[in-house]
Amino acid sequence: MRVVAKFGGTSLGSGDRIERAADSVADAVAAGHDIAVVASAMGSQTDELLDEISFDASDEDRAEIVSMGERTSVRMLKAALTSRGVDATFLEPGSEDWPVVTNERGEIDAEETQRRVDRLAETLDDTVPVITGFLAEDPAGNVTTLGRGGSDTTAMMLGKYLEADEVVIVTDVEGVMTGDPRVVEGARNVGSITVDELRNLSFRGAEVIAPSALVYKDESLGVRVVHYQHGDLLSGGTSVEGSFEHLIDMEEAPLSCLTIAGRAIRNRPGILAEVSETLSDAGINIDAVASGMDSLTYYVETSVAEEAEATLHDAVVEDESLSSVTVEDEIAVIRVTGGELPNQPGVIRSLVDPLAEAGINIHDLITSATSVAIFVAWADREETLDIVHEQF
Ligand SMILES: Nc1ncnc2c1ncn2[C@@H]1O[C@H](COP(=O)(O)OP(=O)(O)O)[C@@H](O)[C@H]1O
Ligand SMILES: N[C@@H](CC(=O)OP(=O)(O)O)C(=O)O
Repeated sequence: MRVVAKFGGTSLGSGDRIERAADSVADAVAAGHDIAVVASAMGSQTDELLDEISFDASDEDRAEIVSMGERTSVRMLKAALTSRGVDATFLEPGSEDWPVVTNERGEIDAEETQRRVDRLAETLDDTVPVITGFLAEDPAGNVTTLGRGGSDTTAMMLGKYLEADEVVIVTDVEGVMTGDPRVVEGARNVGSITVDELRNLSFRGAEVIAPSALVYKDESLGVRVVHYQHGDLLSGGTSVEGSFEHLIDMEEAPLSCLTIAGRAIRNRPGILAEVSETLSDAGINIDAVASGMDSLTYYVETSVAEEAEATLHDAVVEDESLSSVTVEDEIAVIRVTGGELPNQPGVIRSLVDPLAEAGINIHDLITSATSVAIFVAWADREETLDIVHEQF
């Protein structure tokens, strides 16, 4: 197998842990696998270096300083591998065979990087390259960084460009867990998770794999997360399934919008559960839900709207805090799910400004960690779809 193994800061946090990392790589090499290693800075060295820059430093100087974390760890890991009789070499920006390059805009230069990675691929049979994560080289040869958590991006990108069988992310948790094991008790490994699910989690705190790295996940690239104490690179942990897709999706069927009003119901514990349960008891699927101080809004398929209205009316009659229910038909929803969508300040504006210019009224706009759902009148759906396509 061809494997990219990425060791996060926590998995390289001490000499002991570096020894463990080297053991696991040496075992995989001895079993006949081709391994490329991506290393982060040891422990929280990146934060420590950044904290010490108390002076006014240029971007170039900051990148040079912060790069010392990864530059140190590749030397440590390379030396630990050499001491185990493994033929290893370290690569950092400036090395002759350095693979990761950016263009003038600071984005990955996919073509040039692929060309260099192809050269790297030819050496994998004989040598284990230990590559600094997080760092890149710009066209002028300066060091640049790929943003915090950028080692995951380095690993996933190399995995894709090397056509690796698997990228293994070695970290301080057993894998993706049912909750943050540092916070909740009894968290257990989920075993497998889709890339879409993981993106929602990693944008909102569970940064087991940095969200921007997941854009490189395609169907043929295996991705697994393992604990650094696990020891075996080639088994266990959580596997990430499926492929990342940048989607603009319009629901085929028209939706109806049901609004329930009630005085200050947002302050009433349990109201959302109570009203939603009446719909679930009637077997009605909720497409989307939004809440305000005095209202709850449910979107359901128009084919079940009449039944939903009757159900919600029963709830209104039974509950004194609710005053009335009303329905609006002929609604369309267009959903945008994008790679870096949540990380782009102004992304909502880039969607709503052109819609306003076209005179399209937005009925509702509901965002999640990784997507934006735009609700408009059914008659406006084609024009909305065209405008959204123009933006992405
Ligand atoms: N649901 C979850 N499953 C696993 N880890 C989680 C979850 N939610 C939050 N985390 C946290 O994510 C952290 C892993 O990310 P990170 O500290 O960036 O690792 P590394 O330094 O190895 O890159 C874990 O230490 C854990 O506390
Ligand atoms: N060292 C860099 C890059 C990185 O990915 O680190 P880690 O894998 O430890 O999250 C950072 O702290 O941002």
